[in-house]
Amino acid sequence: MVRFAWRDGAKIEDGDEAHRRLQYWGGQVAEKTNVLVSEPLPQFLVEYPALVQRIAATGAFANSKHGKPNHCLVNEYEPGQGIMPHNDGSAYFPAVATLSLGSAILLDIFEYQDESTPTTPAFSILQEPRSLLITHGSAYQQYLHGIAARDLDTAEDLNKVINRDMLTNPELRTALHLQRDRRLSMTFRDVERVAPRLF
Ligand SMILES: O=C(O)CCC(=O)C(=O)O
Ligand SMILES: [Fe+2]
Repeated sequence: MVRFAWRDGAKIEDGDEAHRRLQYWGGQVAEKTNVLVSEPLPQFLVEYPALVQRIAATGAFANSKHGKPNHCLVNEYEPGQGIMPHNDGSAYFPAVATLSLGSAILLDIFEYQDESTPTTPAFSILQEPRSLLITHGSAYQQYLHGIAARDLDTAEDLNKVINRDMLTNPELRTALHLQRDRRLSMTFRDVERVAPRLF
């Protein structure tokens, strides 16, 4: 059995005090050069249940350099933890496939503002457990995304959800509030520039 160490969540920006824990598989993206110092993906991502191939089969990465994700970042959110509004930067092909596990959570989508970090989402996506969210094209490039650092989403927060009709859990479809629990997200991306690990 292979064990993976949790790492402290990197700050996306000053003020992002979330201290999420994270793991990454497939290697580490060098901060300055955006090059992936690659490591083989673990078996369970490529053999069974072969998440990488199944995500590739959606077509989301058909035009990316490798035609499929070569990197997976896992974020852990305890109730009260979130991630500041951000974009995912230029290291990646502009598509991300996010598998949600554990608690349901709201991904808030923001329009860009000059300078300041936006606080009011344009809309939100309710990510239910075991769902796959694919963000690409203009949704990836022209908006910021974030998760509010709170342990309860109110009716007002839920009013901004645009995908209630798509949810499979009827309770979530009609929920008036959302009490958060621990959540894990697995975010799959294709890092276009790759260097093999030398040692
Ligand atoms: O946990 C999520 O759904 C979002 C994670 C995210 O935005 C990121 O890792 O860049
Ligand atoms: Fe992100």
